[in-house]
Amino acid sequence: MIGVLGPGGIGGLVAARLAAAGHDVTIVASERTAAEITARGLRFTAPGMPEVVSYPAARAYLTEPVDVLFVAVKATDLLPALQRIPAKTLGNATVVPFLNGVDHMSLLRATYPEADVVGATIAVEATRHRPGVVEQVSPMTNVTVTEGNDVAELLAKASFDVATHPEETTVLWRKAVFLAPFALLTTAANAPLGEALEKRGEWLRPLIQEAAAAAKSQGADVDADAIETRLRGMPSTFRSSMLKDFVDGRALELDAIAGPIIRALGRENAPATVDAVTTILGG
Ligand SMILES: NC(=O)C1=CN([C@@H]2O[C@H](COP(=O)(O)OP(=O)(O)OC[C@H]3O[C@@H](n4cnc5c(N)ncnc54)[C@H](OP(=O)(O)O)[C@@H]3O)[C@@H](O)[C@H]2O)C=CC1
Ligand SMILES: CC(C)(CO)C(=O)C(=O)O
Repeated sequence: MIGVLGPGGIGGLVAARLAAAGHDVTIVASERTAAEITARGLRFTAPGMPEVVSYPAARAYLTEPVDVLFVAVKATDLLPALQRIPAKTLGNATVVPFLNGVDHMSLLRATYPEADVVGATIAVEATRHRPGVVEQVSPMTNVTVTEGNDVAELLAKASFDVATHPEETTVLWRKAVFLAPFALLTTAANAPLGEALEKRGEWLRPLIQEAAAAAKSQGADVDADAIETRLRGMPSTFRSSMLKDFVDGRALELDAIAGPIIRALGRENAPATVDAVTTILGG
């Protein structure tokens, strides 16, 4: 039995793919979204594939144990969302958060002391158009999972592109060093990657250097130059989920994404990150 908390872009994709692979999936969502999915199913599209509609169970609270719980709410919603997952019901399940950032790990471990919380990241562009309607925009779904559990095998069998790494810190920070500069640059420029680089291209390198310095200070193994090359090679139309939230007036995961860098280095050693945050906040 698989649980998915937060059937948005990422949670909806995970639920749809695992349901298609034959798993018994229960979605935990707000009352409105759970009712919508119960009535009309979960509609999922991916590049080059026809729309698939699945009918996972959808509830406002987790009432039955699951083997694995995927957590895919925004960091800004994590605390209220966890109230839908009682620790007693979850027991010693495996918990796989796909949130960007690093700080959610300690909150999940404190909330679910018996559970096995596994560090993992997902690199895909996915969007929830409305409750129960989810689109995978980019073709690849690259997942990286910390070794020592069955999560990689579970996801690989559901056609995710899966890599593993022995250290959780490296798994989480490698994604953060790619994501934070991309999200901060595109949101501060209020533009997709190509236009953001034209407007504020000089920001990219210092943002990556600061994120990489923070990662290294936490013991992560990251290669800043390789990440810069990868980011510069992304399509000019590439938009971060933070930019989409900014444009749509939703809460931003600024603390989850920029916060760990500023806290690790101190404000004075993270000037580009602090400037980007200040610009985004309208300062
Ligand atoms: N989108 C992307 O391309 C990527 C996103 N990520 C990360 O994944 C995480 C999820 O992002 P994303 O999928 O884009 O987010 P979305 O906004 O698309 O989805 C979030 C989901 O969480 C639900 N939710 C919010 N509050 C609660 C609550 N209190 N109880 C239950 N459910 C709740 C929302 O429900 P409701 O339907 O009720 O609004 C929605 O279904 C973020 O940390 C993001 O940074 C990582 C890689 C790529
Ligand atoms: C960069 C991307 C799309 C990669 O998955 C992402 O994580 C985000 O924008 O939040």
